[in-house]
This record gives sequence, structure tokens and C-alpha cells, in this order.
Amino acid sequence: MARQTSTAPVDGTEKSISSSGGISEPVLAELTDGSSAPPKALQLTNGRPRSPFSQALTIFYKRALIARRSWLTPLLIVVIAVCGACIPIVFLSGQETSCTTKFQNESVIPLYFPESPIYFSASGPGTQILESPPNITATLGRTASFLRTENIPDNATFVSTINQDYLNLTFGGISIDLQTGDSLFAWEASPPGLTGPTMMNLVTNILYNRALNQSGNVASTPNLIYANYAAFPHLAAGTLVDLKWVAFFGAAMAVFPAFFTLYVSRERRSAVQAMQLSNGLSDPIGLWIGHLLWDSIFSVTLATIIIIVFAATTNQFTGLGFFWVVLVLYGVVGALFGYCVSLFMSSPLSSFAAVAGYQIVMYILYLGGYLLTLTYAPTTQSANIITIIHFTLSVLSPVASVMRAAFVSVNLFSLLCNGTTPVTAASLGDITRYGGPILYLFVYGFVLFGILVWVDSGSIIPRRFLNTKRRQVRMDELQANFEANRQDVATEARAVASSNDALRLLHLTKTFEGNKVVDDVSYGVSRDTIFAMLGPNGAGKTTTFNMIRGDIVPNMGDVLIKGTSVLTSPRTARLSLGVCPQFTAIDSQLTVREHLLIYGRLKGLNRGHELKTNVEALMIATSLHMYADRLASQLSGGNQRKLSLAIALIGEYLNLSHMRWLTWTHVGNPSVVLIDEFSTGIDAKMKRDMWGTLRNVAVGKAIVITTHSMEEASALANKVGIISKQLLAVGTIDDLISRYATYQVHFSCPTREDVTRAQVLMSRIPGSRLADDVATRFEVPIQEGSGLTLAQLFHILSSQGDFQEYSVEKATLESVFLKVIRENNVMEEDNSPGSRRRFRLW
Ligand SMILES: Nc1ncnc2c1ncn2[C@@H]1O[C@H](COP(=O)(O)OP(=O)(O)OP(=O)(O)O)[C@@H](O)[C@H]1O
Repeated sequence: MARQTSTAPVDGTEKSISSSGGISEPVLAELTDGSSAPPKALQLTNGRPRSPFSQALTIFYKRALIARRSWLTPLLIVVIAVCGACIPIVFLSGQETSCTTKFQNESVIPLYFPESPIYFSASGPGTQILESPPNITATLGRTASFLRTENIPDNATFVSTINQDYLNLTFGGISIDLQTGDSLFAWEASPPGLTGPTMMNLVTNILYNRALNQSGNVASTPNLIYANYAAFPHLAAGTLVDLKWVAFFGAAMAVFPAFFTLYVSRERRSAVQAMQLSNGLSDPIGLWIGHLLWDSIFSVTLATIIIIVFAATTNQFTGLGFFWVVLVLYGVVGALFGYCVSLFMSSPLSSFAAVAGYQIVMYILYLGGYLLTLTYAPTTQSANIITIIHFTLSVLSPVASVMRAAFVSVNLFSLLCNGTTPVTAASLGDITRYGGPILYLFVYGFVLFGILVWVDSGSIIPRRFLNTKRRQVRMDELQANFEANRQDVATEARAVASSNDALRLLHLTKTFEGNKVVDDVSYGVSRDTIFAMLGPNGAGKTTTFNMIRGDIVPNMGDVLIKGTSVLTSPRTARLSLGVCPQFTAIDSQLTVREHLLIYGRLKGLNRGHELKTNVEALMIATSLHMYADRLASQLSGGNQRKLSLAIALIGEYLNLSHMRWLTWTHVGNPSVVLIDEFSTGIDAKMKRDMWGTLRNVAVGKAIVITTHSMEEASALANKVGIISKQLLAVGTIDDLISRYATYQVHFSCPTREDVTRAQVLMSRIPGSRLADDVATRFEVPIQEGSGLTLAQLFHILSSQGDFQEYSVEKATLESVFLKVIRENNVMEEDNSPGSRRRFRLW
């Protein structure tokens, strides 16, 4: 039974009363347990390291969840590939694949009358003259009446007669000089085109038999030449008609892998990949295998459908088993190619266009190369040139391999022939047939996968060669430098060098293009501490964050998370890290619950009860249980930030104990959570709500937040570091206030004389100084146990000042911040657009 839970509206859009989001009664009861009795402790489970393959299965699961709501892309992939490959088989020539010539199979057409098809309509007297050969010469002198015969003086007259009367001369005519035997004949050459050879046969027989007659060798029956017509055999070994099919097939194959880039590109651009890699998915191998496993389903499906259709509809394909392997491999390599392109493109659309465009260009080059070679290259060299074109273009694009397999499959360019002998089934796997494409695609796949992992590992290889000894010497010099300057910063740096804080930054330094943006920053954050990193724009806070995450390698220094160096063992260190980035990175097609289930699985929680309990407890702790089954993209900004926080926390060791409704108490090892600008852009009410949430979950953890809000830092932090490239000040808020400016006196001065009076009065107080912003505000150092006391200050103000109105207040974090910044002459960065990078993606 779902329990109805009402909630006060947290923002303008989420005022719904919803069910408990499917949270099981026992868990909800265990967590809330009414308002009177303290809730029982509920232990959230520690994350465990998971193998890359296990994490890949989680990514696969995520893709399956997303596909339920977003199925158009997968459908398009299959439809385009299958239709592009199968519909154009209507263009196939229909000839059986063969390497042999087949004269005996060609239909033979008799040329001699009356069998000649040209003769079928002749009838009546005189027809026998055309019955060549029977009695042809014997009957020539007694021509039947319908045959038009006449005496003509010469050949020229014959030609002019034909020219003038050709419409009535159905077959043509023969002119024979009875004296010399010279002869001339004309025929109608219009299609079907056999009139000429037929007339030639007739003439041959007439002249031959005339010659026999003249020589007195006349036979009782005429000597006859029976001529037949037969066309040359077709180019059975690869008709160019099949090129039409290859052209359509190749185009479909070139385009469909581009669809594989869409999701991964969106995942990368919306920083979800970076979020995953910082929150449990410690190994990019798992990420990419997961995506590949999912996309391979489509490659296998479309390859299988295509091969079944080929096999069922025509017998023109050879080696369909090999062809299936090539198609599957091509799908896999096409997906990997798309993933690699997505690393460098700025949007899913540009990734799609880049992959599709490149593949189509390579496809045209490949096809064009073959056709130009066949048209213009010397016949003896064309086979070699085609082989060179194939093996060269196959290096540049996987589409060349699938095109080659298509050529081989229908024996285009006699690729399945050794001379006039068809190749055996055993040699279908040769390098020049299906073997080449299979080999190339395998190598292609490994290389592309290597690139993906290398890029996402954050250049792990160079890290192995970091000169840690040289770094140590340099870090000692830096410590000496500190001692000479800022005492608090020096003390912090000294302490963190040997502390057992959960998070330790040791002399972190980072330079971008010769510009030092983080300079020798050291601090430690112990458990049960929220450390606020404050600084003006461009101070290097996000860069410091990215160095803690292990995403940027510092030029100098190191970060230790629970004693493990992020520099040399980023994957191990990240196991204890949760990151809530500056910009919310969520999958728009997943619900709140699904997000937490996926990140819980990535962090190694066991599926089933353990995972479910942890997810539900976290949703309640962050008040997200009301929106458990709502798509994350439909949450308000504040609740999306809460979801990011819950993601950062899942899989961390927490214990729930009593404090009003929900409070977390640590009983295990502390973990480190980084929160970049937690509540930026959130309204005041929601902000306070989120502060409460963060306080609830902060116990027992080392948390670092960056913020521009002094109010937020004051509300949350118990330790503060003010940074502007260097660490300028560090300590608890009280420490800093007492160190920098303890109290402020603000006079209300209606006249210029009053201003002068206030300044004269305050100049008598030791250590008092005019604040920088207002001429009537003064900072007064009040030290416990020494110097001026607060009572003495009030006494002076009331007895000597006689001011109508003034106020005395303890200095705030904001005034300390401003003072530190002013004292150190810090300039804010010119935030020119495009010059900034936030949550680093690779
Ligand atoms: N990948 C990069 N390449 C070059 N310069 C960079 C890179 N990342 C950051 N910077 C520069 O480093 C400086 C510090 O940037 P960073 O984002 O760390 O500051 P920040 O304190 O987080 O600023 P904000 O408070 O505005 O978020 C800036 O001048 C920025 O332009």
C-alpha cells in the first residue's frame, strides 16, 4: 500500500501531493517512525569496488531504461540499415554467380529463311525465293511475281533506288552483275537488328549457289550455308548492374553508425559522463563497454535481419555467414567510431553530422575509386589498383571494409573468381575477400576502444612517470616560503603535511598556458567538517576541485583522499569521493529513483534489498521521495541540485540516528564529498531547505563546498579557506573574524560635522580604522583578554560621542572576505565568454 504524504510546496512548480513514491512501508516507517519517537538508526551501505564489466552492465541497464522512453533512435538505426540494404536488392541482376562463360546456354537464332524470325510474315507466290537455302539458286531465275526484280545499269542506280524507295523495301535488296559477279546488297538495320545478318546469309547462299551453277557443279539439291546468330555470353562473373545495389547498401551503411553518437554525445555534453566517472564509475572501460554492449544489440539485430532477407530472397549472395560477421563487426566499430568523434564535438547534432558526413565522403571516394579505375585504368593493372584503393581507404574509414564485403558477396569485379574458377568456400576468408574486412574491422575496433579509454583515463600513463622525489624537494621549499609569509596558511600547510584528515591538499599548483591559476594551495578537511572554499571569480576554485577529482593533473603537489594519492592512484582514491558538480548533470530520461539505483549500482551496492533500502533512505533524507518516479528533467532546479547531492552521497558510509526528523551520524570511515556552488540560482526558501539537507547528510564526512554566498558559507561551514590563486586565509569563521576585523561601529551621521565628529572620536580608539566602503563605518579590533574590551568600547561611544544613533556589530564573514581580498590586492577575473571551463569533461 502506498502511503500518501503531503508536503509543503518547495517552489512554484512542485506543489503536488504525491504518494510516497513507492517507498516501502517498513522503510518509511523505519526512517520516520512518527514524530514523537526517535527513529531507529539505519545504516547506509559502504560502496564496494566493482569490476569494469559489472559497471558496464549497469551502464547497459541505464541505456535499457532510457530506451523505454526514447525508442525512436534505436528504431531508426535498424530501419535505415535494413531498408537501405534490403530494398535495393531489386536491382540485383538476377544472374547466378559464376566465373565461367556459358555459350551453350545462349539462345541461338537462325538467320536463314524461313526459320529466321525476320521471315515470319512472308507468304504467297514467290515466297520460296526467300526460303534460303532450299532451292534458292534454282528458283532465282523464275522469281515469283511479288518479288520486285529489274535490270539496272550499275550499282549506283541500285543505291539510288534503295535511297528513294527504302520504305517499301522491307528487307533490303541485292544487286548482282551477272557478267562479273559483282554484287551489292542493302538491308534494313533497325532493331531487332538481325535483318543485316539474315540478308547476308541470303546473299551468301545466292552467290554461292550461282557460283556453283556457273562452274557446272550444280548439285541436285542446293549446297547450303546454315548460319545462326548467338550473342556473346554475359559477364556472368560480376555484372555492373549489381553496382546499383552496392551503391544503396553502402550509403545506408555509411549513415547508420552516426545514430550511435547521439546518446553518448548528449551524455558527455550534459556532463553526465563526468558525473559518473566521479561518482562510482571509476574505470572508463566500464563506461564504454556498457555503451558498446547496448549498441551492439542493434548491430547484431540489423545484421541478422539483413542476412535472413538476403538468403530468403535471392541466390546471388555468396558467403552470407562471413557477411554477417562483417556486418556485426562494422556495427560495433561504427559505434566506437561515433563515440570517439563525440569526444571532440560540441553537441549531439554536430557529432551525428561529423560521423555521417565523413562516412559518406569515404563511401563516395571508395565507390568512385573503383569505377574510375575500371573506366580509365589499363585492364592489366586495374585489379592491382583496386586492391590498393581498398586497403588504403580501409585504414581511413570502416565503411570501406563493409563495401568490400558487399562487392565480394555478389562477386562484383570477379572478386569470387580465380580466373574462370569460382573460389572454394574455404578461401572465402582470404584477405582479398571477407578476411580483409574482418581483420581491418577487428584492428579498428581495438584501436578506437583504446583511444576512448586513454582519453577518459585522464592521461594515466604520464602519471605513472611523475617524479615524486623531485616534487617532495620542491614542496619543502614551498613550506619554507609559507612560514615567512602568512602564519595561518603556514600552520595549516604544516599540519596537513602529517595529519590524517580525510582530504589533504599538499601544495597544489596548476598552470594553464603559462598562467598560474592555482598557486601552492594546502589545506586539510577532516571528518565532520564542511570546508567552504571562498574566492572571487577566476580564483581557481573549480580548478582546485578538478585536481581533487583527479581530472586535472597538478603541475606540483598532490591530493590525498583517505591517504590515497589522487595523482598516482586516481581510481582507488575516487572510490571514497562523491562529487556534486557546479552544473547539474542528470539524464533527462531517468527518474529520481532510477538515477539513484544506477549510481548505487555503480558504487557497488548489491542489487535487491540493500540497494533499494539505500536509495529510499537517501530520497527521504533529501526530501526527494515525493518525486521518486518523476523524470529528473521535470524537477525544479533546487530539487535537481538535491538529486546531485544524493548521487554524490549514495554508497557512502552513513548512519541514521535521531535528531528531529532525520539526521545522519557517522559511525564508519569518513568519505569526501565535493560540492561546487551548491545553491547558486536557487530561491531563498529552497536554498534554506537545501542547507538543511546538506547539514543532515554532512555528519561524519569531509565536505568541501565552493560558494560566492557568504551567507551560505556562514550557515554551513565550520572551516573556511579564502583563495585567490593562493590560499590567502584559512581557519574557522570565528578565527578569521577575530584575526581580521572583530567589530564594526557604524554611525548614522546626518551632517558633515557629525561625520567629522565620528572620525575624531574613533581615531582615539587604539587599532580602529575606517572601513573601505563607507566613511562612517569603522573596524575595531577587540581581543579577548587584551587590549580594548567590548564594554570599554560601549563606554567610550556612549560617554564621549553623544551620537543620536550608532550600531556595534560583530564582523561578518563577508567583511573578513572583503578585507582579505583588499589586503592582497586581488583583482577579479575578466569573465570573457568562452575563456572558462567548468566541470571538465576529458
Ligand atoms: N582548461 C583551462 N585552460 C585554460 N585556462 C583555464 C582552464 N580552466 C580554467 N582556466 C582559467 O583558470 C582560472 C581559474 O578558473 P576557475 O574556473 O578555477 O575559477 P573559479 O574560482 O572556479 O571561478 P568562478 O568562481 O567564477 O567559478 C580562470 O582564469 C580560468 O579562465
